[in-house]
Order: sequence, then structure tokens, then C-alpha cells
Amino acid sequence: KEKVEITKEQRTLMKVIVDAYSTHQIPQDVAKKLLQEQYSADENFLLLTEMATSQVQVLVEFTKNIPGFLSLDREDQIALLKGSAVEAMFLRSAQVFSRKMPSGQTEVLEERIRKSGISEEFIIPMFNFYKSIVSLHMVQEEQALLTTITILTPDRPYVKDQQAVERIQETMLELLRKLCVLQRPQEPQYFARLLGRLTELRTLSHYHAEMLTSWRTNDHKFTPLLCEIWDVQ
Ligand SMILES: CC(C)NC(=O)n1c(-c2ccccc2)cc2c1CN(S(=O)(=O)c1cccs1)CC2
Repeated sequence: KEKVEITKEQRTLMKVIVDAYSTHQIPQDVAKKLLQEQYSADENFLLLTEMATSQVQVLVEFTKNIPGFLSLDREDQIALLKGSAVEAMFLRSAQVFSRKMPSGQTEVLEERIRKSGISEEFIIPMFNFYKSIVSLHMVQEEQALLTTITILTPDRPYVKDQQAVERIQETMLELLRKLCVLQRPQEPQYFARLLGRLTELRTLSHYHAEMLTSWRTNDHKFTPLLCEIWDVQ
């Protein structure tokens, strides 16, 4: 039986990441808006735009707190942010659903998202992903590390020094692996299941690119920040 132990450095690293992750949350007022009175499809879309924009700002702030990230090449930092923004958004969205909400709120939230101008063909895989994340019942440490590992994916487009990114990502993967073993001794495959969700995320981000095209044909507007991070318009 493998004796797994979190070292002092790993404990410090964990604390830095979880503190950053819990500090940089989407303003509750924005999330609350989605739950208020009846909205039209256009207003729901506008709210999602607002939420997604604020999430990108949160993502940038969180990423700056990942130990080692700011010592990467500047252009590679941008490439990692742009390359992971959509996946981080879907991961954060799933985590919003994972949170215990007063009864009925999850359904209202689901309804608003379904009625926001997103075509059915994307709604299904998107909600399947949310459910697959919710069913894992991740603790905050796992959520924060999974987001960190997603951001530190070496093979994003335009990343020059992939080795440097790989080195930091490997530190995070090793920490998450240990946490999973300690957290779920009875579920030896849990770590593998978590990483499997990252593959699902990549598929979703391909759907997202198509979603954007269909929105643009219906003349939906995005914020300058979303246009920049998604490379549209
Ligand atoms: C929490 C934030 C990050 N989630 C969010 O903004 N959502 C949520 C969502 C999920 C669970 C709870 C609350 C909200 C569903 C969707 C989005 C955004 N996207 S988007 O970025 O493609 C988009 C932007 C503008 C028009 S469409 C569409 C799908």
C-alpha cells in the first residue's frame, strides 16, 4: 500500500492556490441577477455575457496567483490564458451548479441558460458536462487544482516554451494525485476520473467555437474582453 504524504512545500502551494481560488469568485450580485424575475432570451444572453466577462477578469487575477505563472515568458502567459479561457469558464459554470443552492434555484438557473439563445445542440453536451462535474462532488482543493491544471496545459496554440509550462503543471498534477489518494482511499480511480473531465472540457470548447459563430449570425454582441480572449470580431 503506497504511503502518500503531502510535503510541507505542497501544503504551502495548496494553500496559495485555494486562497486565490476562493478569493477570486464571481461577484454574487451578478450570479444573483440570473435568478431574479423573468427575463427574455436577449436579457438572459446579456446576463451570461456579463457573467462570462466577470469570470474572465476573475480568471486573470486567479492565474496571476499560480506560483510560477508570472515567471513564464509573457507571451506564453497570454497564450495560456487565451487557450484555457473557455474551458475555465465551463469548469467554473459546473462548479456554480455543484454549490448547494436553495431548492428550486438550480432549476431556475438551468431554465435561464436554456432560454438564452444558445441552440439546443450545444445545450445538451454543456449540461451533460455540468452533471458529470457535479456528480464528482469535488472539494474546493480539487476544483482549484483542476482549474490550475487546465490553465497550465502546455500544448495550447502559440506557447513557445512548453517545457516550462509542463514543469509547473506536473507539480500541480502530483499534488492533485496525492490529494485524491488521501481524500478518497476507497476510490483509486478518482484521480483518473478527474483528469478525464479535462478531456470532456476540450470537446466542449470546440462546441463553444461553433456556438460563437451561430450567435454572431444572429447578431449577438459580446464585450471587448470576451472578443479579445475568444479571438472573435
Ligand atoms: C459562471 C459563469 C462563468 N458562467 C457563465 O457565464 N455561463 C453559464 C452559467 C452556468 C452555470 C451558472 C451560471 C452561468 C452558462 C453559459 C455561460 C457563458 N457562456 S458563454 O461564455 O459562451 C456566453 C457569454 C455570453 C453569451 S454566451 C454560455 C453558457
